[in-house]
Amino acid sequence: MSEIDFSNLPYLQCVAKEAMRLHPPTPLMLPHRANANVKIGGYDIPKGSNVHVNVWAVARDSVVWKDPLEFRPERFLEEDVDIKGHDFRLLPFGAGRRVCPGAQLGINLVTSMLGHLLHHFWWAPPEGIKSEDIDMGENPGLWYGFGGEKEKKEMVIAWWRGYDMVVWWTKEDDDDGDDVRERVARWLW
Ligand code: HEM
Repeated sequence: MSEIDFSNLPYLQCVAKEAMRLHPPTPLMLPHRANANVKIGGYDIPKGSNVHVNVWAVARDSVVWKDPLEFRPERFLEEDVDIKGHDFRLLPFGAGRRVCPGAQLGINLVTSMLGHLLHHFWWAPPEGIKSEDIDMGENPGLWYGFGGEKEKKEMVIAWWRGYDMVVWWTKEDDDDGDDVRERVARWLW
């Protein structure tokens, strides 16, 4: 299988998409710094704030996804949803000016690796273990490296509770990240 076969494997592409919807490698994206006072969704974001968008929570929001916690690749056969920053329901690669420039390569690599693994191996749980007993939960991803201990705690809470955005301030215009004053909260569920 090579890249030219992808167009004949629509379900495989949907599986890669669905995996990135439920398990985006950067669940809170990279931090973005507000360079002016702005208002987003009714919240005042002061200049200098660090903003993280919780794409993990947005992709599990039952307002915009039917049965959001179900792994159902078919949803992308029923509706063609852009994954490269144009549909704000699905943003594993971010959006806008700083969108991931390697998005297409990333998609191709995941699709290709998955296709080869499925094609060349027979997959089954270890003897005596049922597939539903395997813990498929994830640990915090790339964003976990940002900020101090306090931010990490705040962000873990925000991630799991489903805030759609995390905003934190630092005392000075630097990144030592010790002074969390507020986090923006909109409950998604
Ligand atoms: C499945 C694979 C990948 C995922 C999920 C991913 C995700 C992301 C995300 C979420 C961002 C931040 C976007 C934002 O801040 O709005 C980003 C940025 C970036 N990615 Fe990726 N990425 C992947 C693969 C790649 C690959 C293969 C490359 C290079 C070959 C790459 C290069 C970059 C670079 C250079 C940036 C920084 C862009 C900027 O700040 O202007 N990524 N990526």
